[in-house]
Amino acid sequence: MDAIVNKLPGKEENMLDDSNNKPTQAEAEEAVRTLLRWMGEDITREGLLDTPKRVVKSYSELFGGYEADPSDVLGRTFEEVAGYNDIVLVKDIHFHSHCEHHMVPIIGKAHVAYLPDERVLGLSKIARVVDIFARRLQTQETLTSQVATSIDETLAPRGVAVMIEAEHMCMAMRGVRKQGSTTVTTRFTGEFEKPENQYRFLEMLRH
Ligand SMILES: Nc1nc2c(ncn2[C@@H]2O[C@H](COP(=O)(O)OP(=O)(O)OP(=O)(O)O)[C@@H](O)[C@H]2O)c(=O)[nH]1
Ligand SMILES: [Zn+2]
Repeated sequence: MDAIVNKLPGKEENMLDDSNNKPTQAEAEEAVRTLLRWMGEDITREGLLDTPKRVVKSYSELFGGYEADPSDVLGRTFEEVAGYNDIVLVKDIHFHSHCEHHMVPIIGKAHVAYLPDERVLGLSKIARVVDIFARRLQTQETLTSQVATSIDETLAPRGVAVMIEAEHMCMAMRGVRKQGSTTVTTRFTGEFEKPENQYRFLEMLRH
């Protein structure tokens, strides 16, 4: 087979199927050189020689969420919680993402709660799920929904509540240039669709 073997940086064994048509590391670095030239830079100057390699390496980290599967993370649950069945809230989960329109950072925090149905999640797994989806190109609405849906579908709790507060650098650094504005999104499932549970969630966030 004459297919191009695409290798992910640092993951030599991880070959993707042809339909993904993932560019090679060399092609990605060349694309960075093209952008640098388009910006008016001299790509032969010393300070920029390793920049394409650094950018691609940095993108592998910033967009590492495409390679991660949230259900792997959420699969680890516990039952021994002495009958605890009230809200579990992890708040102020800081994240960095990038908007899919401009590929510019979205910086914010997520608050994630659920009402357990016998099983509970390791707390760090909630933050890991936020990170997996944040490390992809996003809209805030999609990120909010994806976090809620993945917990809902994998853990099958009585309900999930997600609130995200974030600043979009595409609104601060460019375009309309409004610094300091915060966008707030929420997604409620199951018993969190009831106003009294939404109220408790919001109250817990205030304290
Ligand atoms: N709903 C939503 N909009 C977003 C998000 N991130 C960025 N945007 C918006 O996406 C829109 C894209 O609008 P366009 O008119 O296609 O692009 P543009 O000319 O760059 O827009 P301006 O940012 O207004 O300069 C902008 O209004 C952005 O503020 C997000 O997470 N959710
Ligand atoms: Zn944007």
